[in-house]
Amino acid sequence: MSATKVSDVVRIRVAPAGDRPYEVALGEGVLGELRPLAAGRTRVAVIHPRALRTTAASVVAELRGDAGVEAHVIEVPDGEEAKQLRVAGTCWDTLGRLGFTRDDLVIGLGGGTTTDLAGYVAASWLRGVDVIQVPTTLLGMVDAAVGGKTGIDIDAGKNLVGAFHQPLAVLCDLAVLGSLPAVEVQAGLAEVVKAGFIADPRILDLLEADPTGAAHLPELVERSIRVKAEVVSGDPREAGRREILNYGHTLAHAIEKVEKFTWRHGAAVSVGLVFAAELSRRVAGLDNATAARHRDILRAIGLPVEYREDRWPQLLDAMRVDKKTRGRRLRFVVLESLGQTRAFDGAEPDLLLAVYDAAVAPGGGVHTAGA
Ligand SMILES: NC(=O)c1ccc[n+]([C@@H]2O[C@H](COP(=O)([O-])OP(=O)(O)OC[C@H]3O[C@@H](n4cnc5c(N)ncnc54)[C@H](O)[C@@H]3O)[C@@H](O)[C@H]2O)c1
Ligand SMILES: O=C(O)C(=O)C[C@@H](O)[C@H](O)[C@H](O)COP(=O)(O)O
Ligand SMILES: [Zn+2]
Repeated sequence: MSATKVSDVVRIRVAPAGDRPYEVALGEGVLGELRPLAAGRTRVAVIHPRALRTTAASVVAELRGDAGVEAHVIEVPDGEEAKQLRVAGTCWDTLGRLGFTRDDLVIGLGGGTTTDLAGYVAASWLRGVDVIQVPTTLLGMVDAAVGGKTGIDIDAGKNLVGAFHQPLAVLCDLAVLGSLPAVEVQAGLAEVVKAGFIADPRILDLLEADPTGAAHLPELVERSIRVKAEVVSGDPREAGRREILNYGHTLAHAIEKVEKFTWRHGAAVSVGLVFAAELSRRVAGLDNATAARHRDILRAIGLPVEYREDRWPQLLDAMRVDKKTRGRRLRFVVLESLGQTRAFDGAEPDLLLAVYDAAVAPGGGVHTAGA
């Protein structure tokens, strides 16, 4: 892991109020920074999915090079299957067997599902041990690994059990994206598009110029991380402004639940963004062109922009347990104009159905494959 040359590393500071600040390091070869960061720990556990088995083995070999560091791998399933209670349970059992103490270190090496799980395992083990996040998907780098939201899914819904637990550091090594399938890059771009609409419209120009993201990838990643770092620093526990990062997610999480977590998060967010744009047009004065721009960019990237009409009752039910809901009032993040968001409170089911029919199920029951 130290063989790759480290060059042009961008360092973005996250300073969550009331918590210790940390850095997100972004560049080719930053995985090599793991060893100095882990030096001095007695035990390190690298939680990783099967797809990262080889990388995890080389990380562990490198860490073992330091006298006194006991480094171990904990392999978890690929994809959303990792975010299950039984998988967290297996991780806790392993930490118990290893005799993990409060000054030992967890490393989350993988996509957003792995970093969400590893973060939650670290947050809950002995009521909190350090975690370093090493995202290996685009989505993990631009969103999931930054900001300290950790958690798992349960049958009742997405991310319903979890904790805020900020990492010690985040290492985004662009070299690892070389093995990422195109469909996973597309999924990550959904969160990049979200960051563009809520805070940094330059992102949208870059994606319109090249919807694959390839031509401007380092800039897109950096801009998205800067959006997240700024928001999380001001409101780490989602007391208010952090909710903007949930733009498009109320419907997205409902789709994920209805699909029994077989859809990619980014694919569901894409449909959710189209829904949120139409809701914004109707209740927040968003202009027609900006609303239509959501669908155009997401479609150009190759992401789904429609979902089946016949699932509306289940979707509405699922949205009721969204974390933004207060009492019986469904709440959404809406866009007034590019980069200008607000909360929309007390949405009536009739309005939501009209928005859904107009924006997301335009073909009248036509099912579009998306996951
Ligand atoms: N905590 C947060 O703030 C936050 C933000 C956004 C999303 N999320 C969560 O992130 C999850 C989605 O993350 P994701 O899109 O990264 O999915 P993922 O973690 O499932 O990764 C996608 C797939 O790519 C594989 N993979 C990972 N890195 C690879 C690499 N370098 N090369 C080849 N294959 C690789 C994984 O094993 C998996 O099969 C969702 O559970 C979502 O809820 C959390
Ligand atoms: O970091 C945040 O805050 C977000 O909302 C980012 C989202 O992209 C992410 O999917 C998050 O996990 C959603 O959180 P939840 O609180 O709605 O479960
Ligand atoms: Zn998300």
